[in-house]
Amino acid sequence: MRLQVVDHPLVAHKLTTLRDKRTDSATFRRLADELVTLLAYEATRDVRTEQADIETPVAPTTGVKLSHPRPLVVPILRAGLGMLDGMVRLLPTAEVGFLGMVRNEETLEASTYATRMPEDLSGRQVYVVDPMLATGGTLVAAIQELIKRGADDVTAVVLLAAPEGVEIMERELAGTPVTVVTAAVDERLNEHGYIVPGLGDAGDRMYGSAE
Ligand SMILES: O=P(O)(O)OC[C@H]1O[C@H](OP(=O)(O)OP(=O)(O)O)[C@H](O)[C@@H]1O
Ligand SMILES: O=c1cc[nH]c(=O)[nH]1
Ligand SMILES: [Mg+2]
Repeated sequence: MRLQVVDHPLVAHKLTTLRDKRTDSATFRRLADELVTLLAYEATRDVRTEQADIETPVAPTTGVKLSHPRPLVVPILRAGLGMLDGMVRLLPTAEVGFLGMVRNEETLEASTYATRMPEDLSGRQVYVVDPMLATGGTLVAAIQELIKRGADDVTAVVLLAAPEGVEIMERELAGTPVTVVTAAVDERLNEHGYIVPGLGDAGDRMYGSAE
């Protein structure tokens, strides 16, 4: 597994406002959208392209376009939905699959409540989006499912990661073609499995408490 922390002043600035507990839901959603666009720029550096012959108004020339098969973007519901638009804005040809997953707040175990993705992902580049990599349980299970379906290149785009989650990913996904792109790796997890300093519950901050 490869880890890439995007070190950029615009990313750091937006992340600081996102973390701030006074930031309201509408602003939080806008910042998450802006941040994923900046992270996606780095995350798609190896997106597959093919040669494209075109004519400008002046002369014929050769450029590139995104290859087939199309990349797949998979937001992990709920909070990952807030990163979907920003991702597909940069990858306009992408197909979108959905994974609904929730972490049990007592046991911290992730479970899947909805899956809508192609059965066969062989030869596909897949971009999973979820704002938080905490214990890593959610992302490891999501990526194992993608690899089981044949995905041969998976990039997870997260806003924040905990060192504990990164370590689990490295252990559980050793030897797999996985990259994690994040705006920051924070200090640690607290006793409730929340990232410190983090930003709280990303899903609740975007959409309100689901209770
Ligand atoms: O790394 P982990 O310890 O597994 O935790 C991370 C997961 O927790 C959050 O989702 P949550 O379960 O709160 O669901 P939600 O998006 O519906 O709020 C977050 O969006 C991740 O999916
Ligand atoms: O800090 C955390 C950890 C898991 N899920 C969140 O939304 N926030
Ligand atoms: Mg949540």
